[in-house]
Amino acid sequence: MKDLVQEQLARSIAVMQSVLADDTIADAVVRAGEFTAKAMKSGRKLMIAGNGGSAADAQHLAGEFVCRLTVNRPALRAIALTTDSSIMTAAGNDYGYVHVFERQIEALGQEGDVFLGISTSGNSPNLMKALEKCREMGILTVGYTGNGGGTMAALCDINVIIPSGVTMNIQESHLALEHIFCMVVERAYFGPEFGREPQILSE
Ligand SMILES: O=C(CO)[C@@H](O)[C@H](O)[C@H](O)[C@H](O)COP(=O)(O)O
Ligand SMILES: [Zn+2]
Repeated sequence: MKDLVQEQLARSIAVMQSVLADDTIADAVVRAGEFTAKAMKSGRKLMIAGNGGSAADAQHLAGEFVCRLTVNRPALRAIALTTDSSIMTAAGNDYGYVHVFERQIEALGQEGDVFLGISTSGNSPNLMKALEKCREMGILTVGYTGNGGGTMAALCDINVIIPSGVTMNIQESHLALEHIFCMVVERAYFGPEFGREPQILSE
């Protein structure tokens, strides 16, 4: 069993090493973060969605923005579209699961907002619908994907594509880059002293 643990950790690290070596990924995260900070400064917001583990990511990341990541600061406007079970079940039941995010974007989205779609395959149909709606409404689309970007890549203004086809490894790199995206937004929004060092719990 110990070999399983160490082998899987090594695989996760190898994917993260290839993320680190790819400058276009860091550039994409910076572009997404700077745009999001500007959007938030002008009263716009970040909406986030994904399925399964990526739904958990969407909620986790919205929590960082609304509460805090590393330092105390004013709340930042972000919402996960995965959390309202009445909306999710009504939209799923009445219109189909493919529409569960699209419907919420139609309801809550405003021109100039940012939508982050998180998908390891890049092929989830409800995210595709959401991205199409964003395009119609003038909402910037950011895709965190793997698997070469999947079908979502063509509908994303900014693509962060993890160079792997392994769902769990893609998710592990996504989480790191979600935290870093939040740090970029904080720094762009509040200035260079924000988001510099990770929080150390003993301090
Ligand atoms: O967390 C995991 C696997 O690690 C699963 O729950 C996974 O997120 C689900 O199968 C998703 O439905 C996959 O969707 P996607 O990443 O391809 O968009
Ligand atoms: Zn998982």
